[in-house]
Amino acid sequence: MLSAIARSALTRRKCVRIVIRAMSSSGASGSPYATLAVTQPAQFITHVEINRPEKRNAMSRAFWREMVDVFDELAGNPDCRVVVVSGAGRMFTAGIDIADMASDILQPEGDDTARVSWNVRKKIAAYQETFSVIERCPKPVVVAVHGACIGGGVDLITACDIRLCTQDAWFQVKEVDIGLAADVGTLQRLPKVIGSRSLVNELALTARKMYADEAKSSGLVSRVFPDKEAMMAGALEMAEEIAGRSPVAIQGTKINLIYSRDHSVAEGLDYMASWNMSMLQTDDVMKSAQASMQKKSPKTIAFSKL
Ligand SMILES: CCC/C=C/C=C/C(=O)SCCNC(=O)CCNC(=O)[C@H](O)C(C)(C)COP(=O)(O)OP(=O)(O)OC[C@H]1O[C@@H](n2cnc3c(N)ncnc32)[C@H](O)[C@@H]1OP(=O)(O)O
Repeated sequence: MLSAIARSALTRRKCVRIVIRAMSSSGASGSPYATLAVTQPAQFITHVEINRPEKRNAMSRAFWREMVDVFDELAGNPDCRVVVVSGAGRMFTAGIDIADMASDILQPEGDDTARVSWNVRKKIAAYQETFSVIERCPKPVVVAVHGACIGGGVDLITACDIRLCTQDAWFQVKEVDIGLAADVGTLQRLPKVIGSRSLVNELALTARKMYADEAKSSGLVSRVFPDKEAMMAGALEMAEEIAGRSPVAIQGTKINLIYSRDHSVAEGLDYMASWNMSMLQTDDVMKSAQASMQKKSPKTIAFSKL
């Protein structure tokens, strides 16, 4: 029998799915979320736009919850094969909503130090979940950054699979400027993204801005576009390339890349063998190999939903 908690999580996920379907079929640009606009610009592609432009997409409490709802739903939604994340308005994001944070994490409840600490820990874990759901989502996530990407923005993008930016983009690990050590992913993921430990340390300890050219040369982003329009077109084109390939191959690739990032080569190979002992039995291999022999694009194949 399902517990009440499991039932309510299932109901929430169902509601999110209905909302995303309704928005996709109506082509509506409005969103039932307070902080996100979720649309389907093309088949199998979901666009999640951070949508609080008047507050420079600062991450309010609603944002931290809504991202979890949306990504939990997309993880299991067979009509989504790839996600594009971007920001509305003048910049990608100004990071955590400082006003909201003051009334949440800085006013912890509890009868004594142990209980206060326990509650703070739970809150931090919940904040961390907002970006860990992106990494756990088996669908690749392409993030497109324009203008500023500050604080929590860097935590967010390091949990994504492919990072693109505009020439005017800048990145700032700003947490030390507001008196805290970054605690929702940057310190854990950025060193795995950027090769130079020294550069990571410099960015995190000085909070200096890093501009697009350095972001490219350091490996934080893989492509720089002249402006937002060109970047969004590039992001969608890339998403179409991914969405057109076998979802078994694509999701297996993402999951195994992340697994091997966090394990030894031997452990990664072992995991891969166990993974593919079942996944190689997919019809997608035969269909894809045939198309390749006939010099056809995999995009011409109708893969079963996954
Ligand atoms: C457990 C916690 C885990 C998470 C930790 C995360 C930490 C972080 O994210 S640290 C970084 C925090 N962010 C900042 O310090 C950035 C502060 N904002 C700015 O420096 C500037 O606003 C910015 C350069 C982003 C944009 O400047 P611009 O001139 O374009 O706009 P403004 O006039 O300054 O702002 C427009 C309105 O947006 C509001 N706003 C901007 N940033 C935030 C923010 N981070 N939190 C809340 N509100 C923000 C700003 O107040 C303006 O609102 P209004 O006055 O109502 O028009």
